Amino acid sequence: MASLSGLCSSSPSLKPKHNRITKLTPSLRKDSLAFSARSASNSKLVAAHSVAREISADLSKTNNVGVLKQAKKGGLEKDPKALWRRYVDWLYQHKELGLYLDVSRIGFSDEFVAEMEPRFQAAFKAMEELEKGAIANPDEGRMVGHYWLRNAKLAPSSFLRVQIENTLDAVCKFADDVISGKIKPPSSPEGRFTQILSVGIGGSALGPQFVAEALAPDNPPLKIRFIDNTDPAGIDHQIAQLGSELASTLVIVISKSGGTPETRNGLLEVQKAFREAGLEFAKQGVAITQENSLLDNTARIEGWVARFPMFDWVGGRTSEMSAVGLLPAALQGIDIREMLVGASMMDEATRCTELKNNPAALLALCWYWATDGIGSKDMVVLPYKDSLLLFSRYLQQLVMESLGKEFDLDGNRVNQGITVYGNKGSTDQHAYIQQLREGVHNFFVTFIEVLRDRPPGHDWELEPGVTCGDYLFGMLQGTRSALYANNRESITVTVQEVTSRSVGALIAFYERAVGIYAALTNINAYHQPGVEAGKKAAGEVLALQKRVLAVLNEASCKEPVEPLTLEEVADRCHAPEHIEMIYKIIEHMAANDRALIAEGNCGSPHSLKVFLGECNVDEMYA
Ligand SMILES: O=P(O)(O)OC[C@H]1O[C@](O)(CO)[C@@H](O)[C@@H]1O
Repeated sequence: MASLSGLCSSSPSLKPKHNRITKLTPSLRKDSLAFSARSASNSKLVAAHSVAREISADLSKTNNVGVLKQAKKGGLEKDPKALWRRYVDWLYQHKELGLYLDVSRIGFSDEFVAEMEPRFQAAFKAMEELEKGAIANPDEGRMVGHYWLRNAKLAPSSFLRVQIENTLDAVCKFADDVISGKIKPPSSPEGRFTQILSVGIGGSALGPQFVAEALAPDNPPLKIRFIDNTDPAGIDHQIAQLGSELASTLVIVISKSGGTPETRNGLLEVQKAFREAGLEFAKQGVAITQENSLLDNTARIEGWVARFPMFDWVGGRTSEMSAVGLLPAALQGIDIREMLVGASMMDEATRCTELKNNPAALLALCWYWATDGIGSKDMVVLPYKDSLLLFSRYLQQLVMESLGKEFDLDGNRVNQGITVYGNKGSTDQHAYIQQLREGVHNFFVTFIEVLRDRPPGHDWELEPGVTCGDYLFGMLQGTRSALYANNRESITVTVQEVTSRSVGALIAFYERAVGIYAALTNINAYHQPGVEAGKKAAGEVLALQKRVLAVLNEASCKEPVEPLTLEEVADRCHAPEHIEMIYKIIEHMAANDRALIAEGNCGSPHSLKVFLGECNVDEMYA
């Protein structure tokens, strides 16, 4: 552990918002020390979060927010010469990747950087332990190994290394065989697969969507479409768009757990479409999931075309470099090995333990400064390149599902997180940049700049000396300057071109920044307990719907039919406290021709009387 003696103690006059995340009860402190003592004797048993716990303990001795607030009072550097010096001094360049990071428009002070240094050293240590195979997701008892996917030699066992290598080989071979027509659909006139329909949600969709938008060639060997929701109209639309090409569609069903309801529903809907078209789904289905999941077993028993593994130690939101992202990408003709090279080069660069030479650490430093380490400002991500449109959407899950946590690793309530949104420049200039420039000051911006406007040989001057791309460049620079002039901070990430390599690098860059930031804030970035509450509540709504149907069915089977008021339905369901939900259930079913008749006015719930149009004596709803 680096010494903390130089750190500033908290000042009572600058009461930190941060206090709420720094309290460590004596018993927890004892636990954390015991844990790290154990870890010293056996590095394999070290959980990365023990290092983060140490940081948390450090945080209780100091108060960065106090320093931070005081420094912020000084405002941002406005003197052009000093600002240029700051720009040059802090500019990070990755020569081989052609990637730059400019943090000069974030106002952190040298003093703040010095204060943060020991914490960064602890965060680097935590990341090192994580990469060595520590249980970095303690709640779920899992290792966190997405970094091994792009450099299998780093995997903590030869078993895992072989698994990674074999999967990559299998993905490449399968993609080659599909593209060449060696693996083909049974009844397509084209004689080969022409379309991919990817069914998955969250981390099992966002990476493939981002990469397809960023990298798919104009005429890919297979075009991709996505079903990433349980919206029936959305699903119908995707299937309708495929039309007769359903016969040459490879359906890739992606779900780590293999039991996500939206994905299951998407699969059932697609299978129905196949049946109706007289097609055999199994001959066109591929599953990407954990071994022995429900999805895996279904695919195996039904004899789908192929199955690829998702590993326990890869989280959904960091799975783009696993089969989840690589298979769809390879099928679209995207160079996946180059994506892996880019990611691996970025991983290497972000292992550096010198803050100034580690771009992910610099990014985390900026986030910490800009958001006071508690998410007090939102991250607006603005790529000035259409093909990177979905980057902010991808980052939204990566950052918000990772950092948005109620409790820290020591069980303190912290309600951490950073809100992410954005689309693309300069389009957003004509939407919400007005508010960013002049309205509520609750954000910082990340500009993503792509230097190459067009492939060589295609450019032309639409006015003397000025190309279309010059306008895009001008808009980015102009917006950056205008925001800064009004004390709005920004980061700029620059890449030469949008290539497989640079996209792989960008993904790895943000993955590492999230990991480091999580360590700085003592957060478990690799679980998502909050999502469960919504899923559980949705399950309860559907269970209630079945009870409502059973009650209505019973009343509707009477002679004469007994229409029920909402209160009566709620009482008979033994759920008077859920009367509002029962009203919503009835409203939804009535709007969807579900043999349910609601007499009265939906706008006056007390006037409603409900019964089923058809009584079904055999039906068991409950
Ligand atoms: O891949 P799965 O298991 O279907 O999960 C999809 C997504 O759902 C979540 O678990 C949230 O519910 C995400 O973390 C995940 O990426």
